[in-house]
Amino acid sequence: MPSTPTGYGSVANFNESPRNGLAKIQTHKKHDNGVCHDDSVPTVKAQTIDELHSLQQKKSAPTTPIEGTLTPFATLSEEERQRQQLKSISASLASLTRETGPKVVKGDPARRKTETQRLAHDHPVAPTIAVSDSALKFTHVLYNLSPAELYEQAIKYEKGSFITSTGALATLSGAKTGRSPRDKRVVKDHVTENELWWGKGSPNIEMDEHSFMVNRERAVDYLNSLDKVFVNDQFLNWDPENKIKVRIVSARAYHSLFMHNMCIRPTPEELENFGTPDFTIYNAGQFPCNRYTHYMTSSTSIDINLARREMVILGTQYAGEMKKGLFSVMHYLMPKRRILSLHSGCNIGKDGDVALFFGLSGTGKTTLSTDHNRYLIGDDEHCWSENGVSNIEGGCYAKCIDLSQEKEPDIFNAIRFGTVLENVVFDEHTRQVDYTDKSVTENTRAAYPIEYIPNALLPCVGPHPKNVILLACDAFGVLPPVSKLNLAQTMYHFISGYTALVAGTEDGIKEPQATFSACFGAAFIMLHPTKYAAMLAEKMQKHGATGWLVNTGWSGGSYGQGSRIKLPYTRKIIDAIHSGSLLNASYKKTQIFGLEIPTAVEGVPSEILEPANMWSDKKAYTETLMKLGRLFKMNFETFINYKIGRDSKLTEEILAAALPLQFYISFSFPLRFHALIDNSSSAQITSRS
Ligand SMILES: Nc1ncnc2c1ncn2[C@@H]1O[C@H](COP(=O)(O)OP(=O)(O)O)[C@@H](O)[C@H]1O
Ligand SMILES: C=C(OP(=O)(O)O)C(=O)O
Ligand SMILES: [Ca+2]
Ligand SMILES: [Mn+2]
Repeated sequence: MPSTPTGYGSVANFNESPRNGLAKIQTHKKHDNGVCHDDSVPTVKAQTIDELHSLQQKKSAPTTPIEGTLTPFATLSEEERQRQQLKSISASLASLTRETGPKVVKGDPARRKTETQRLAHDHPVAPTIAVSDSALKFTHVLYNLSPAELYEQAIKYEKGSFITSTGALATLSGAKTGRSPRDKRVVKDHVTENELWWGKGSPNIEMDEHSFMVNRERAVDYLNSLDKVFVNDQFLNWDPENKIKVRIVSARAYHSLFMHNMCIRPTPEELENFGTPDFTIYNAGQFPCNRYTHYMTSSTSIDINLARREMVILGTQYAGEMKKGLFSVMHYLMPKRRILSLHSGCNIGKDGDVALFFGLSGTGKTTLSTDHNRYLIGDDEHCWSENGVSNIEGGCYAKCIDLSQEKEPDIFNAIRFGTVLENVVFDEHTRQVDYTDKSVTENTRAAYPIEYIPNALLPCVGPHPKNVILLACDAFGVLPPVSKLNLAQTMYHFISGYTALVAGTEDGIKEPQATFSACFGAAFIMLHPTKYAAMLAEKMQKHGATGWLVNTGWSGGSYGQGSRIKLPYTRKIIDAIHSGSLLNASYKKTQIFGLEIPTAVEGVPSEILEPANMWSDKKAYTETLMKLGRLFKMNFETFINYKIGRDSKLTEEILAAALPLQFYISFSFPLRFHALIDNSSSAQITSRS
């Protein structure tokens, strides 16, 4: 052993004495001065433990927005930037008790005690009778925290927050584990009264401006009553010309991290120039609404006010409300700019061919747009403008039930540090997640930034789509695994927006529930469905896109008898659509729906392509098919008197697309047919997203 250099003898001696009988490890690294390196390091330059802790964290680059966007960043001091930022946030949180907003202080109250005290001293407030106690308190603002900081906040202060074995943040969303479409309200004013879709089938349940303000004040007062609130300033839409600035004020680190992942994350420079948001969410989800407030029908209310560009959330902590609430707003703002907003996934091949995947929840948008052989543009919300497609979001929100590394490696591997994992069950010691466990909910979810998918395309934009794939999870088991659609059929199925899932997850076989949700997203559209349909038809026609109907649901019988079409087969079908090979396949037409089905698809057993083949009870098949046909027809009655676009020819063609079905049904069941027309409301059809 070479001689020990000066000063650190004890360390060297420790290294020299072999512990547990193991031979010591020799490292023969020589320094220039010829003195042997002994792995010892100088002691820290700190006099106290507090000083030591202060060395641990380096000050990060300033990330403060400027009021308005005119003042150049360089001319502002850091202090002035902070002041302006706090002023902007304070204005967002203004209420009756604090007309100019609360006294906001940046940072965690647990760590910035001295700062609060200093500020309190600098701005003494003389209490008067007009000032309530809440006007005197500080509200700390945790502004655009990083995932690491949000993890700490969640774990320290939010029950049910844990780090899983792969580093994700497991959270509980509380009593609500899914969206509450029946509690979503939109302010009806003299503008929205004429612009929006109201009434039967519409997701826009009305409320008046005053009731909105009551709920808004309730949310703002709740948020101000807290020691701290989280504020996220972020963007929506990757199209640089149509980017929307959003501010999310929330009470939970879970909500802040969720939106950090789901919205587009600004660069430090973009944040410095953020200015005033275009839209603000007040998420006071832990706090209920008040039953004495007009229009309230439950303790939950999600309220959108387009004139004020605000949304208020009361009585639900399900984070998806924020993402989908903003999506509704985009369904209003974008069509005004002649841009089509789409509830679809989107990816692009190596040759630049773009595909859209429409479908209701659980039909496969996220699963099928995440494709190892293609670049992911987005999994759920897009815009189609004159320039092509753009993702609205900066992240994905995948269903996790029964997730496995083998079947969906990209999604599985995205569940790591930074990802929010909602309502999953894990081993209390190893923190290994059991993705099959539905104890909390069947709707377990992972929210991760899009770049967690290895082949995500950044920025998330692409040229005009070549294929428009309509996904239906048909639990009746009668729709073909794939069919090619003409434009009129595409529009018919787009307006119908069909899927059928199984109602409950309890034991025993349940009837599949047919769901018709216009534009495959009736819960999020703001205008009449025919407005979006007309835009889609025009764009598909102009850019020569082909429509496809893909059943990701049952085959060989309805739920209970048949089985779900295997994901690898669906992937093969999708591959054949992307490659163009399916376009040139030979086709035959089906009964009732008049769908063109291919006779062969590479990698898929041919017999499954024709659903009738797979049913052992052919009579049951025909009956089920006709039943579904009737449900389609009944659902479409509402749209028969509407024209799609300026072109009445297309409208006639769309109706004709439904005609073979109509004739068949009226011929076979004349009495039933009339009965159905007379009584168009059926308990079997549910309206959901
Ligand atoms: N043949 C199939 N095609 C697509 N998804 C399937 C198929 N079989 C089972 N699945 C499962 O169905 C679910 C589809 O959900 P997801 O992709 O999240 O839908 P969406 O994004 O449209 O809400 C996933 O859990 C997926 O694993
Ligand atoms: C987040 C949602 O989207 P999807 O189920 O379509 O993935 C939702 O509908 O709440
Ligand atoms: Ca959805
Ligand atoms: Mn999805």
